[in-house]
Amino acid sequence: MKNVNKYDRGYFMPPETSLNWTRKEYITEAPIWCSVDLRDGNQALIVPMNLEEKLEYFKLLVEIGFKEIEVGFPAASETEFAFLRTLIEQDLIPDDVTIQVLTQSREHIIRKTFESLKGAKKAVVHLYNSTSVAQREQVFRKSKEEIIDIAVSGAKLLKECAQETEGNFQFQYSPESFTGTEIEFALDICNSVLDVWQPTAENTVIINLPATVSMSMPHVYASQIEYMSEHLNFREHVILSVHPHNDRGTGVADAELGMLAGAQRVEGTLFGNGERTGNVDIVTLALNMYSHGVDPKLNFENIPAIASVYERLTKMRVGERHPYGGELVFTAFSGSHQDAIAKGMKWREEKDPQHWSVPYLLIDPMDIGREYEGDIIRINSQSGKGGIGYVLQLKYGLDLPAKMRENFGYFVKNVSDQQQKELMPEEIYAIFLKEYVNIQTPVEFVKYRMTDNEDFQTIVTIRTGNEVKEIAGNGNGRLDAISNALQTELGLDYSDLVYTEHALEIGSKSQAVSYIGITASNGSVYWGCGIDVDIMTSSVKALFSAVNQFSRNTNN
Ligand SMILES: CC(=O)SCCNC(=O)CCNC(=O)[C@H](O)C(C)(C)COP(=O)(O)OP(=O)(O)OC[C@H]1O[C@@H](n2cnc3c(N)ncnc32)[C@H](O)[C@@H]1OP(=O)(O)O
Ligand SMILES: CC(C)C(=O)C(=O)O
Repeated sequence: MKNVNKYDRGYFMPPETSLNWTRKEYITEAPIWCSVDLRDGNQALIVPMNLEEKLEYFKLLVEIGFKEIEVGFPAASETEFAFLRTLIEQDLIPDDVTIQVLTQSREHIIRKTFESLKGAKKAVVHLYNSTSVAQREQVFRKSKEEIIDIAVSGAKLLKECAQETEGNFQFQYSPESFTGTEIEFALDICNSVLDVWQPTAENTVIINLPATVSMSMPHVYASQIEYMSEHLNFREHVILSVHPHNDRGTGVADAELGMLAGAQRVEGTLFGNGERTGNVDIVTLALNMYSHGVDPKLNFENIPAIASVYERLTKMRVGERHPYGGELVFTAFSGSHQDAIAKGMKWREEKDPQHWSVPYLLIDPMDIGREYEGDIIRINSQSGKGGIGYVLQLKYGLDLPAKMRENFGYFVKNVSDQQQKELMPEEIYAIFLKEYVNIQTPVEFVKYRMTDNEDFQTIVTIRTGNEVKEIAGNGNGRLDAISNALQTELGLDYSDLVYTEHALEIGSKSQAVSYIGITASNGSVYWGCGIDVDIMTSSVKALFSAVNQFSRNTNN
């Protein structure tokens, strides 16, 4: 990269902190979640949501369980203003939900914001101004003192407007572009605002420290949060909040380490929609917590339904690899992963159904509305016998013997490889039926009967082409006798009859399924499967299937 010298690290490491966060292992309780989908998310859409869409999205957020929702920037547009008015006038805000509105620190915008809040029982009014070196120098062209003035005058006006407006208002301040701000200056400006607002136990204030643009590695952000947490005035009456963006792809890590470092509140969006690379994804944060056995206090039990509403309203897509929500995030195509998952699922069912430790799957997909069938194991040319057998078992109830799975695995792999495509369960089943089940050529099984004759216990009726005839055999059991009759008739030589069977529930009818493997004198193994309502008939059909496979192979 020839232009590397263009870039400096534009963040500021705090002088010293306790680094207590480095000794914490995981987040032990859910933070206060604040959804900013309808503000930061909405302002980043190609076409921001209309009134009806915002109302539907708001309903979704309430259903998920958000108790704080930033509903917009009411001074920004008619739609934003009308949305807030609709929420208030139509009494659509549940009592346990607090709405939040954003305002710049400019008089006419603050006044318009309070106008939009008339009649609201309670709300968080969120004031911001930008504080970074770049913004001070390039955008505002103001000194540090002048930037503090902007914040303080806004803070005073908020206090004044709140006194003039009926309702219960909590204040929030964000030093926008915090991550590019000298940490002592960020502290200074936040403390100046706090001095105006004088938070108390009854009137707490939210200080929100945004990674407006994420500039550093997450441990630097965590140290900045810890520094602020340890030095802010009125700390016990301040709710410390983080608002990470995802420019470096570390939004989730920033939020998680930020929480370890003292943040009690997180602002973010569903699936990480938001400016540029997005805001931090609250779905991922919450379910990461869930994967550690901590209740995130948000209901993501039906992620597919949430994703579908999200995609329709925002016109954004949840990518296939998006944690938890993506179409492929619980899917294994590769053989060894599939094998481990299939074994892990079986182990869990038999040994520890209460807990989840299935290899390769961080959480149980069923917990968030995903399905085992079609979600966990999908088949292509990278797949193996374990996964292919799992699909047959899960979808069609067929529990193939291990060696037969292996044999079938090669068939399926080859089909997928040659056709260069994923195979759906019905296609896999069709291959299984074609290759193994009730194979009737060259020799068709018609019926059998047992006799009292000492020389042959069994007489089998077979059809070859148009010819129907009876053949007789003896053996140490019925199946063995039929097998011997067939060997003689067809001039085949095989040994090692491997046999298993199980019941098969298909629809309301219960059938028996049998699997038989025979080993030819050259070591080749041929497999057959028989399905019939009668268990003995199913095993005879399985035998005919295997023998026919052998016979076809010998004659080719
Ligand atoms: C990081 C974030 O996401 S912050 C939220 C950003 N979201 C949005 O901007 C979406 C909604 N915004 C809007 O609709 C418009 O920007 C409005 C209605 C708020 C304001 O519109 P306008 O006044 O026409 O334009 P604009 O936002 O460009 O104003 C820029 C002026 O505001 C000043 N300004 C910008 N932010 C702030 C702030 N937080 N506090 C005080 N002044 C500010 C700028 O310095 C500039 O001043 P200048 O006129 O002296 O040059
Ligand atoms: C207004 C602030 C919190 C913001 O959206 C940001 O800095 O990203």
